[in-house]
Amino acid sequence: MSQDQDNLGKIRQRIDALDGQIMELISQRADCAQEVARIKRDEDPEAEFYRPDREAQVLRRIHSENPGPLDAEEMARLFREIMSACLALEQQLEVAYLGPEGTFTQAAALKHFGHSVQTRAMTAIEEVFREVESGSAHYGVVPIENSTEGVVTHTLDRFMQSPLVICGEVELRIHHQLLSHATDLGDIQKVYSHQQSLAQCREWLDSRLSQAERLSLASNAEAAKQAAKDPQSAAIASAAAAQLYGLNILASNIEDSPDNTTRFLVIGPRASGPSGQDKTSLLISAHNRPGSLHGLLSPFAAHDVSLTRIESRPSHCVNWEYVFFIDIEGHCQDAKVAAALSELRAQADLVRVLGSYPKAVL
Ligand SMILES: O=C(O)C(=O)C[C@]1(C(=O)O)C=C[C@@H](O)C=C1
Repeated sequence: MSQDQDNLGKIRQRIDALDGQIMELISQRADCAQEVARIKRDEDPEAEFYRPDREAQVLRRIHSENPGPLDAEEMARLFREIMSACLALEQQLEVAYLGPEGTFTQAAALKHFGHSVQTRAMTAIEEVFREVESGSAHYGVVPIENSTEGVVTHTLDRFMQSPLVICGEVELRIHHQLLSHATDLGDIQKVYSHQQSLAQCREWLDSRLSQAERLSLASNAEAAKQAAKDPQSAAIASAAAAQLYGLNILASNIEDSPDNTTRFLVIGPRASGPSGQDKTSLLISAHNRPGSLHGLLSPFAAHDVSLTRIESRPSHCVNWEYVFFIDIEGHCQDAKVAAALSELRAQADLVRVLGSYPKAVL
């Protein structure tokens, strides 16, 4: 036996021993999670087992203390899965998402909760909200904005009527693939995708597939399903959808912007506690008076609260003329944020906290 062969055998023995220790430690961690569940249940029979604030703190600590050589993101992802499995011992979570299977929203749900939750595909954003409002699913995941195409107005509008709160956010780098049964771009007559994905690949389509008609469908996964039926068509969708619907990847990463990112929200019945690095989303309205927007924003400046986003939407209601969706830094229980909100309440016709939640970690 050569020296290298001998060393290989020894290293593998060490890996086996380490795997045994890791397994033992993960099992001890799972015992702790079961104990936590018992305490939560004793304190409150209706207790919420999923704690987004605590999960964010665990993942942030792993991320910052990672010694290498594994990448910190990679290490945090491993712990994401361990925690997901521990939570599944406490409670089997059902998470509704904007389907069908293979959408980026499903990928976002799994990125956020890990793979030990049960994900359930819904056909529309409206249905995701309804599923969680009725209690059929514990949580829901919906898209809210894309770095290239802007806000998903349907999701924003739905918050105006929903009692649900935002309890988390997920950011996902979006890579679009051109999927088809065809093997030559010249054979493609039609390209199906969600309207936002078509827009995110506009320049690529103009230069490489200018002959093809662009048809928008309800989701990218729906587009992949259509493309699977017609070899003269293609879909813009995820690599996961290629596998799911048995299509070839005819061209990879065709998005025009290399930083193409979509942000998703986790919606649920209960608010998250402060995690130390949080955001708060607000719905605010005021009558149409000169300076009213300035008045709405001044309490944030006065209390040194940063605004990260502001969107205005038609109110769909005769009483309100403006509705603003505003994201700020901090949790509504933080002193600065609480002071800004109480000042704001004195000026605005409506102030609703849509949720305070941990900033995305992964
Ligand atoms: O700390 C808790 O409350 C737990 O239930 C434990 C734990 C974990 O595995 O670390 C599991 C699920 C929660 O969402 C948060 C954390």
